[in-house]
Amino acid sequence: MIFNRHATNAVSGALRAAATSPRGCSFSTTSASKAKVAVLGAAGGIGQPLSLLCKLSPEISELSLYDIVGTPGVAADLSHIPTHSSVTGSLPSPVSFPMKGNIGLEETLSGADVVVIPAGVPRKPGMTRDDLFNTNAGIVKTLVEGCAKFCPDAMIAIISNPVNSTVPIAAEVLKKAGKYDPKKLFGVTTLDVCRANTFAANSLGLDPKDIDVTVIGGHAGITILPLFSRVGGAKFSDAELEALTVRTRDEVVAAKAGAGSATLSMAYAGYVFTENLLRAIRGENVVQCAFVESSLTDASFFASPVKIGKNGIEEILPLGDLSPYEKMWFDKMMPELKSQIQKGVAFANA
Ligand SMILES: NC(=O)C1=CN([C@@H]2O[C@H](COP(=O)(O)OP(=O)(O)OC[C@H]3O[C@@H](n4cnc5c(N)ncnc54)[C@H](O)[C@@H]3O)[C@@H](O)[C@H]2O)C=CC1
Ligand SMILES: O=C([O-])CC(=O)C(=O)O
Repeated sequence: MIFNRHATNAVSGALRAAATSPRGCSFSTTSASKAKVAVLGAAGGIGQPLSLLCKLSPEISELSLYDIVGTPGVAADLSHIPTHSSVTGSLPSPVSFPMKGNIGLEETLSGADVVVIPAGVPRKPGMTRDDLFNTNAGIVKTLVEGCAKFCPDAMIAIISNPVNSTVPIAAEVLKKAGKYDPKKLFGVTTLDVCRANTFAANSLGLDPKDIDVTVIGGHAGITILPLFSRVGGAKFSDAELEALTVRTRDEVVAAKAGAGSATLSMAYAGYVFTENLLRAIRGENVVQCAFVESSLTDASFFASPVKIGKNGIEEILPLGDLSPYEKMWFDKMMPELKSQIQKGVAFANA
């Protein structure tokens, strides 16, 4: 069974749990699963709300938070929420929550089923995602070295930008350590799908849950290519199509005017992605878009719908036909995407 295609429309477990909360302050834990999720960069703008959603999730029994600042406090705070999962917060220095000596990156990662990485700096207006490379490349490299050492079998979901380069960096780091499994490494592009669904639904006067837009390519500027031509029954004018496509690529950084980039919607998208990975690990077949090693095009990594099972990616689904408008953007995007991938590979091997 194909579960939950692209899967951003479904009410996720955490939100379902909240919606079905009994009176008082406890969420229902009847369907509680046993899984450990580690969030690296957990004290940040994305990390905190993402960790909150994870704490609410019936899919997660152990939540381990890591950052260079703040995680003992974030973990203490979350630990007061009466759901079934335990929470730990760790720093590189010897302070942690619970206060019994720093558990460090090793214990944060040991036994993790899924590692989600939103560590790194966000954009300010006028910057491209690629402008974050110099700072974030090294952060992702170090954290993925930790994954290779302490949780080589975990699924790794990378949020840190520029995703088009940080995912190839992660792949090279894992290869060097002899731990690379391309089926288990993902760049998170779910926010692009969330946006495309929301904007298309608004434009058509529909409920976003009834829309399911495939977004392909990568996660930066013109490499983000939503396939609005596949929205059943929709006839967008050329101007509408252009406006929807451009809006899906970039809006929040300018609106936040220097205070960072998307955090709350990204936490939602990151949580949906994580929950789908956990469902896949539990044995459900999940299809969702992700930026993964791929042979669909001549770029070595590409975002497209992938079918995920217990052991990671089972199938990268065929792209199908593109409309002339989409083909135009596809051709424009490919050199940029390939060069951003190559930049990541070169960095990791320098
Ligand atoms: N893939 C996507 O769709 C999206 C990606 N992003 C990216 O996510 C990243 C994080 O964004 P925000 O949470 O807004 O930034 P933020 O600055 O609020 O939080 C980042 C966190 O990472 C931590 N950090 C830095 N170095 C670290 C290290 N070596 N180990 C562990 N933690 C470390 C910081 O202390 C901070 O708490 C940015 O690169 C941003 O561009 C943002 C939105 C969407
Ligand atoms: O725009 C940014 O820099 C953050 C991001 O990747 C997004 O919101 O899609």
